[in-house]
Amino acid sequence: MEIDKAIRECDDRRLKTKYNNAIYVIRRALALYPIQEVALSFNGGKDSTVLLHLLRAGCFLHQAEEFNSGGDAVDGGKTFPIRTIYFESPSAFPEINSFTYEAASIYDIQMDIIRLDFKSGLEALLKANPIRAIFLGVRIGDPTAVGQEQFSPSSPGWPPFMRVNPILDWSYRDVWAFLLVSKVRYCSLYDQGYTSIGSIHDTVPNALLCTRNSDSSEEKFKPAYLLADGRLERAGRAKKNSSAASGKSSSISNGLKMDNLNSGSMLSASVITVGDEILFGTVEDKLGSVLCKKLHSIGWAVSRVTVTQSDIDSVAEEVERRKSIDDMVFICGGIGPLHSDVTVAGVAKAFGVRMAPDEEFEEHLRHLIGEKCSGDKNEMALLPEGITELLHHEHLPVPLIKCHNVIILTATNAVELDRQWDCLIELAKSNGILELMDPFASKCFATTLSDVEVAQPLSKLCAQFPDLYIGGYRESREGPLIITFEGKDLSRIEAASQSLCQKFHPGSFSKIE
Ligand SMILES: Cc1cc2nc3c(=O)[nH]c(=O)nc-3n(C[C@H](O)[C@H](O)[C@H](O)COP(=O)(O)O)c2cc1C
Ligand SMILES: Nc1ncnc2c1ncn2[C@@H]1O[C@H](COP(=O)(O)OP(=O)(O)OP(=O)(O)O)[C@@H](O)[C@H]1O
Ligand SMILES: [Mg+2]
Repeated sequence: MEIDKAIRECDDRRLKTKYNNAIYVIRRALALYPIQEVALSFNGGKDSTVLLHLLRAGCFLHQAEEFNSGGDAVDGGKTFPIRTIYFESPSAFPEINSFTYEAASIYDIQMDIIRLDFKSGLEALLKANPIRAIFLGVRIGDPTAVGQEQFSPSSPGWPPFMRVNPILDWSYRDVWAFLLVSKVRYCSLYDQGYTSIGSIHDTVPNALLCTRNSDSSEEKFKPAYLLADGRLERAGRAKKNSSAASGKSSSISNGLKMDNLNSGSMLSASVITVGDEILFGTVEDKLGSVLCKKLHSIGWAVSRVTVTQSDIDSVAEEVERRKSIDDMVFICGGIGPLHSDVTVAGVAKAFGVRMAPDEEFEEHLRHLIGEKCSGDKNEMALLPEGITELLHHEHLPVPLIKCHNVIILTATNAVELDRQWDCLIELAKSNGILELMDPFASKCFATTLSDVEVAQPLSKLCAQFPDLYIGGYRESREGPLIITFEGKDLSRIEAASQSLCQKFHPGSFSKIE
């Protein structure tokens, strides 16, 4: 088998180790799942090209072993025995498309072309075929690799299958060492300066490979394998939906009330707490309500408080949604070195960036925990790459973490939250990381009138005063009904409350101080 031979005969020890590990993962998968229950997800990119050839070698070795132990005959590795899927998209580069088809023809690959989005395509695939495991060319530096291992079940909300990532631990350099040593074909775009390929809308050649002749203004690009620092392989990728990545998108609003209030000087925040123990009912979430009170005290509107499960995808999904709706997102719980401490990784996934060691943060952790914390080993020193701002304050043993408009609070109880909040407010005053708004004014009334009597006049009042929050609640079915008015303009609150009182007999409402 030419791939296996080329790697074994080369003198790159690191590549041999990576190769052997990847082949081990592939052979484990082939031992766990019958060959008709696995698939390869192939898209003509460099990582999936590496994976294709590793699988060709892995299948050959697997089948040879089966043959030696009395199994079916080996066909010499000519036909590729694994069902292969390609999600073809109109926004793929033509070079990627033609290379994918060319590879299918050269290596005799039975390729299913899927023209649906990933989720629906996989649902249809799994319905029609007994697929239980899918090989992917995901590597640790990819944003989508956050939280994945060599064998990772698909995320909640995705059709159920095992994701098998044999080259998860391969670096950019390893990928190119493999492609060059094994002398296989790869997509021509990589010889034109493309180092990682997405769609035609978000990918350009990597500027770090640009060369310009002194006598001409023509731009030329060196081939991808000459990129010196593999960490910059995605430098040719545009930032994914940049408004969302950098904070709230301007067109999305959180319902009518928030729209009206936002037209004035209102900023909205959401609060996310992370913890299975809260969802089991074992522990009560106090931080969420304390944060609501604190945000209200600085004039912010809280649009949502959620509790999510302790898994990366649940956190990522919630953060991704809220960061583009609200001006600021506060997240607490799930921070530390335990397996359930997934908050920071979830934030990284929500922004589509990888986790990378942060030297400055590591230094703080070392002070706090001592030498037990080494940058290599301690996952706590990994932070979302390129988007993390550390918020320092003399009263904080470790800085708070801010990723664009998401602030990660490490408090585990109300007292700690008080301390962190006070530091945050001081920082807000000195460097404006958080805007301090005019506080809310409010008025509260109690009445013994029934809900039915009050309902209609109250909803008319809401229409008349769209700039106010007018609410009603009871503490018990028998007790009084409480009506609340909240807003930024006291005179409007006065006007609204007077208007309500005038609609009923005098004395129907008593003010609560
Ligand atoms: C076969 C396959 C399986 C996938 N499984 C998952 C999954 O379980 N969870 C998930 O969040 N994304 C899954 N994805 C989506 C990828 O994580 C990622 O969004 C996709 O490769 C597109 O990357 P891009 O947005 O950089 O183009 C899957 C994609 C493919 C092709
Ligand atoms: N359109 C697609 N069809 C099938 N599989 C895909 C598709 N897009 C991504 N994948 C799977 O996800 C993996 C990771 O994609 P990614 O874009 O990071 O790598 P790549 O395309 O192989 O290489 P590059 O980083 O150079 O673009 C691929 O190797 C492949 O297994
Ligand atoms: Mg790609």
